[in-house]
This record gives sequence, C-alpha cells and structure tokens, in this order.
Amino acid sequence: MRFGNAQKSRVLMVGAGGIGCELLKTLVLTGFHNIDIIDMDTIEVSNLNRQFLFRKRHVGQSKAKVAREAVLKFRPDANVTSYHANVKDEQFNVDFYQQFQVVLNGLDNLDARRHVNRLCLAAGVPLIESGTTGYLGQVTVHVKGKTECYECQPKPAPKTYPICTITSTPSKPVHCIVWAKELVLVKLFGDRSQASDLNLQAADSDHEDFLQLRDAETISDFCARVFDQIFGHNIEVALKNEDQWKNRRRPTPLFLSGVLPEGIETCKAHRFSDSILSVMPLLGFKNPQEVLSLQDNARLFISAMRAILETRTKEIGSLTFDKDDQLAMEFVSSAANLRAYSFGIPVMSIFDAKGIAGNIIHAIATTNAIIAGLIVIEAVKILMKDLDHCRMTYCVEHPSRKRLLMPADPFEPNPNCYVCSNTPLILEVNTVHTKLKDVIDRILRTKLGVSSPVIMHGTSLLFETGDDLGKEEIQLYTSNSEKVLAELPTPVTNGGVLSVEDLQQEFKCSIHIRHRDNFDEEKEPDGMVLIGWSSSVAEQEKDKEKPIAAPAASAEIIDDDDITLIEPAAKKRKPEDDSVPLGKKQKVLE
Ligand SMILES: Nc1ncnc2c1ncn2[C@@H]1O[C@H](COP(=O)(O)OP(=O)(O)OP(=O)(O)O)[C@@H](O)[C@H]1O
Ligand SMILES: [Zn+2]
Repeated sequence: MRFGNAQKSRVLMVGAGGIGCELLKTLVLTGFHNIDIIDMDTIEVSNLNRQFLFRKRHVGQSKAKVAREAVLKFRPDANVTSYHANVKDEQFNVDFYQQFQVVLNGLDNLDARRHVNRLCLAAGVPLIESGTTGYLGQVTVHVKGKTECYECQPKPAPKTYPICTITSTPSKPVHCIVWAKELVLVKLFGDRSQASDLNLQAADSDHEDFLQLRDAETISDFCARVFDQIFGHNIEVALKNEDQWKNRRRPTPLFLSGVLPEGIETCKAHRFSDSILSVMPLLGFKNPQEVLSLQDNARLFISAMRAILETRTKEIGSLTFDKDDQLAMEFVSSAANLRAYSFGIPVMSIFDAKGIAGNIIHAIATTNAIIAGLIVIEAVKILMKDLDHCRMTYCVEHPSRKRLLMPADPFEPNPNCYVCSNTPLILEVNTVHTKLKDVIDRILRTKLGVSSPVIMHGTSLLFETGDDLGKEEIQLYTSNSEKVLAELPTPVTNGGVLSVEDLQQEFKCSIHIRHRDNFDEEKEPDGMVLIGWSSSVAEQEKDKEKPIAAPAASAEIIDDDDITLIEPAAKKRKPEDDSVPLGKKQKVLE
C-alpha cells in the first residue's frame, strides 16, 4: 500500500520493548524503509512472552540490535540502524533528531519520555507517544505549536509515601515492599548515602553500625543479628512510643529464636555456588505464587541475605534493586513479608511482591500490537501532512457501544506549559534553611526532569555539571550546592528568580522564589512547593463549567491509589465520539 512518500521518510523509534517490537514489525511490513532504533537494554527471559522479535538464544544481547536483525530477515532491503544506548546520551542531540521526520516512542518511564519530548520540541520534529498497561493503552500525537506537547498536562508523579508510614507505621503490603527495597536492601547492600532520608531504626538512635559485619563475626551470625535487630529490637523500641499505637494495631516483635526454634543452624546448611541466581529451589519452594509461612519467609530471608553477601561481594556497596534480579527479589519479598507478619498486614507470594516492587501490571501482547498499529496510522497521517485527521486514541478494557478504541482530537498546546511556552514557575521555599542541592535534587531533577542543570541567578552562575569543568569550577559548584539559598554568593531570597537550563535537552525555564517559613512534613515532604501552570490552570478551571476529564497521557502507574482525575490544561476540543468516557476517573498508563 502507498501513502504518498510517507514510507520513504526516516523515522526514529525509541524503545524496543513490548510496544517497540510490535512497532518495528508493523513499520517494516507497512513499507517503512528508513528506521533508527534506540534502546538501552538487553533482552531478559521475562521479555520473551511478548517481545516476539526475540528468542531464548538472544537473552543478554542488545534489544535494538536483535530487533533490527529480526526484521531484516523478513525485509532484507530495509535500512534499519540500531543504537544500544540511553536516549539521554549526548550523541542524541538536536542535530541527531533533525534527521528524522517523526519520532515514535515505545518507552516505559516518564524521565525518558520527557527528555524525548524536549528534544523533539527543540528540533521541531513531531512526536507520537504511546503507553500500555494490561488491557489499557493510548497513543497521542504531539506537533510543536499545533497540539499539546507531552508535558502540557501535568503528569502525576510516581506515588510516594510519607517517610513515617514506611519506617514506623506501615498499613499496606506496598508499604512493606517499599521499606524492604528502598531501605533494608539499600542499607545492607547498596550505597547507604542514597537512603539518607530513611532510618532503619524505629526510634532510638541514628546509629546503624549494626548493619556492618563485625570482626570475627560469621556471615550467618550477621544475618541472624540483622534479623533480630530490624524485626525484633526496632519494633520493641517503637512500641515504647505509646501514643503512636493508641489508634493502631500494635506490631509484634519477631526474633529468630522464636520464629525458627531450630535457630540459624537450618539456614547454614546450604553451600551456594558463585553463580547462584535463586535460593528458592534449595529451600524447596517451587511455586512463586504460593504465600509462604512465617517460618519459610524467615528461612528465605536468611538464605537470600547469606547468598548475596557470600557470592556477590563485588556488588556490596553499590547494589541497586532490579525486579528481575531474582535473589534480590527473594530478599525483598521475604523482608517485606516478615514486616507484614509483624504489623498484621496481608502477606504476599513472591509473584505478587514482584508485581508491587517492580510496579508491574502484567503486559498483554495484544494491547501492545493494537497500540503499535495505531502509532503507525498516526505516523502516516503526520508524514502525509494530514494533521487535521490525527487523533489521540485510547484503548479501553471493556467495549463501550461495542468499541474498544476511543479516538479524540488532540488538545491544543497549553499556553501556560513551562516546557513548550516560557511560563515561569514559582517555588515556595524556606530560603534560610534549604540548600541549593535540595532544590536541584527534589525540584529540578525529580519534578522538572532536568538531567544536567545550569542555574543562573541574574548574571551569576550558581551551578553547572559536565565533564568539561575545571577543578576550581567543580569546587565552586559543589560548595554552592551545599549552601542554603540565602547564603549563596548572590543570595537567593524572596522575589529572586533562578534561570534553569539543560543544554542537552535544550530546555529552559525561570523559577520565581517565594520565601515561606514552614512546611507540613507529611503533606509537603520536600520542604518546598513548586507552583506552576498546573495549579494556575486548575484555578481557572474551577470557575468554568464542569471540565471534561480526558484520559491522561502516559505516566507511571503504581497501584490503585494512583487513579487520577485529569483536568485538561489546554483549550478542550470536543471528542469525536460521545462514548469517550468523559468525566470518569482514568488510570494513568505506563
Ligand atoms: N532512557 C532510555 N533509553 C533507551 N531506551 C530506554 C530508555 N528507557 C527505557 N528504554 C527502553 O524502553 C523499553 C520499554 O519497553 P517495555 O515497557 O516493554 O519494558 P521492558 O523492560 O522490555 O519490560 P518489563 O519492564 O515489563 O520487564 C525497554 O526496552 C527499555 O530498555
Ligand atoms: Zn507543553
């Protein structure tokens, strides 16, 4: 089939995972000839059930490379270039993007999506975004100046939990998982400074020396001691704070001698090979969907901890959580379950724990295939300059009027978007208490998705990162980042304006500083509040007729708490079909 010259265009695909594999196959079968693919990952066994360009023999190889080779087998004349690289790498700059007529995203995280959005805006290249979560999916079209950009509507930040819920008063399985993976795993095997906001001790002190192997202590004894400390002593200490438990169920301290009367001896029996990936078979646990008893979770905890410490010595101090690292998952699942037993929270199978820890909603190959088909349809319209017929399309779980696909006109650009317009943001912050580095980490990197910030205050350069900095510059910027705002070389106080730039993303914005003395620790855990276009738009919307709640563009989905009512920021167009689920709460899709 011919679509004008569309198939001759050069297209960039970012992501060669679930959507990406389907997309590449559909593109080449539609006749697209010039395709570049970026993916930073290698193939895992868990990808094989839906990423059909990959086979078992490819496990461990680059997704981009194998995907390319797979489609060349049935379209040998296609001109496909693969990059086994992070799309945030410097090589993928504006010049790189300008080689393409359209960019197609098949990504799985907000950070990379925002990065690609900014480069597409800078390069003036249309972007087609996509995401799926189980049966749900969506495709959206973003053309600079004509439709909204990917960041025109606020994306709910990944779910965060108040620190004290995680460290002291968990009430849901997810709280135990977050505790195990973000705190216990990091403190024992990872970079401890990373978890500085969280404390393993329930209440008594900041000392965490108990997490270190002592002289002449065996690894088994160390594991037993950590068990008693985090599930036993720390709970006993927490129980002394009577007020905390007035309206809550009191947790039960767990000690190894009580849980496993035969003690640590049974867990010492196993010898681990250096390449051990899982301790479950050694313990006789065959079914990942089975919920283990308290005793079995204790055995799993001790064995997984021993196996990590004994066989992965090089990683100790830098290990990071990965849901596909089975041993780490066994450790996290057992630690979370022991805490759950202690707090009277339902316990989970390792299968369910993995789902929560990796924020997984199991992917459905058919949804990926439908979405990939829709991406190609929108790409053809864009390349044929038929923007008027472009649609954003939502794939829903249950048919409405016998239809599973809900098309709607794209939104117009939001004139208040800080990414595609120059609207300034406002930061409420205590300028005499907050360090520049907190603004960088908690606001610029986390909230605004800026990777390499350059921060100016008037004409004074306060902060910059990069490989080409001299020693003195590095010293100056490090010292500035440790200073509170009001004590910077040019003090940043109420009414000051910071100009923030990310040269790699070609992104720029201004932040107006508003001093505020106090913040609510629970509701405003950053100790700062970023006010921007999203809230001002929300204010404007309040006065109007009931707004249309459109399905949101893709973002992280974590659990049911993440259901968000999205109020479109830009001028609303009428949906094409009145069966589009307007005003309904929509899950936000990955
Ligand atoms: N910054 C990035 N640069 C390049 N590729 C990226 C980047 N971020 C994510 N990706 C790729 O996007 C793809 C997303 O695919 P998908 O959602 O199917 O995830 P997956 O990792 O293959 O599967 P799962 O997460 O379910 O195990 C992945 O192949 C991933 O490597
Ligand atoms: Zn925008």
